[in-house]
Amino acid sequence: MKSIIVHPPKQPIRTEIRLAASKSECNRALIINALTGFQCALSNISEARDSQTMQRLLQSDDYTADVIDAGTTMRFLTAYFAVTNQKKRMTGTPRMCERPIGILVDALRILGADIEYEQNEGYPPLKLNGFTYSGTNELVMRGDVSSQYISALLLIAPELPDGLTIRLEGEVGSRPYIEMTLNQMAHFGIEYQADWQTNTLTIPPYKYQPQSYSIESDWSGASYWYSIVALATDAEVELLGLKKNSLQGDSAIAEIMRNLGVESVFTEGGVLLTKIPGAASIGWDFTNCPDLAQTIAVCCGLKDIKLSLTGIESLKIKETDRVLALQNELVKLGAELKEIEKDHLYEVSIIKNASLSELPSIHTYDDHRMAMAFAPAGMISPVRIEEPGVVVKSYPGFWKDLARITTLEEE
Ligand SMILES: O=C(O)C1=C[C@@H](OP(=O)(O)O)[C@@H](O)[C@H](O)C1
Ligand SMILES: C=C(OP(=O)(O)O)C(=O)O
Repeated sequence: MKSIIVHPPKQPIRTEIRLAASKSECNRALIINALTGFQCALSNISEARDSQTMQRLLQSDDYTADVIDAGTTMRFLTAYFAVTNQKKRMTGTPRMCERPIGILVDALRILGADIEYEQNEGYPPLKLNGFTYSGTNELVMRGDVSSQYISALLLIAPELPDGLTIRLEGEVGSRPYIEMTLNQMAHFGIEYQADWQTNTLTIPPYKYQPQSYSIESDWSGASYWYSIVALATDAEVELLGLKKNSLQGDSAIAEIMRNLGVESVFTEGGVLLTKIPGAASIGWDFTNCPDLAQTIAVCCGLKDIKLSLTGIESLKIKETDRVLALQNELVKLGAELKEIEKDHLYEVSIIKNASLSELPSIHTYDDHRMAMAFAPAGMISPVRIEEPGVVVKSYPGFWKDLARITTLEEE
């Protein structure tokens, strides 16, 4: 399928959506399960391609592990294969080979991993040639590039003979993802220490205890439904499978969306979204929830809510340069994302007297979140989303779920 046109709904939206499981929680649980010798009973395993790829590669004896475009799969498996002394070649899509991994490789080398870069220093493809413990159990590393390097090391830390203490330098980004890692490790018996005053994390040597674990639905995926409710004229949606006390930092969507006109009420099965009046402008720091930035930028642009964004530097090294992608595509909807202070403060606002196409066509840059963040624009007027298949990375059932509330035209 080349593209999908999302048409505005003809009726008020009243629906229940059983959200897909979180790929982030799932990929952590899959690594821990592997470290117990596959003895845990995991339920609600994510259908996201990132998690399916993780599962397949953990079971495979092939030398080459191709993670496709899955960041966590690349980073977590690199640490897992290195420390469990498995000789592997790690690779992925051309974009994956442009996403930095040097900070993680440097840390693993200090611990005793023999790792070679096949092409460019600091980037996949990598060759993992084995592991001889160096005797070091303390690391100092940057915490301001990607939390995935830190989660990758934490997950394997109990396997090291002396455990591991990591001190993070710089402003720690995506901290809720690090806390998600630690919380999941605690579920399997690890008694960690996290001192967020000094950004020091300590993991004792320990054998993960096999346990059952049920993966929560995905709050990042929920954000697109919040945006749908914010933009539709009449909508009430219950999202099933979400918890109030979630491990996922993207549950911040409930708080952000109150400003954009969506109220969240927790129910027995999940959360009920209803419409309320929104604010005229908001400011948000996305350091802790970078994956929500695209959803909020598009929604504010369409609702004429002036948005100030900080903490979006890491968007440049994700599935695509998401800052650039947003800049290119928001103009098609009559809004713009401007850099106000270099690499720090950005603003989304509407372009006055913009001449718009009747059917804007949104390019998705091999990025699932570009497709899903722009699809809610169809609640107002038709929008074409190019390469809609990109959603498989995190939310394969997205279009099927969307078809329950409105007309989708495949091209
Ligand atoms: O650990 C995780 O599951 C993730 C961490 C975040 O990445 P960064 O730490 O690189 O921001 C997030 O953007 C990604 O989608 C998933
Ligand atoms: C950044 C993302 O994923 P990853 O880094 O795991 O590829 C994402 O899902 O938005």
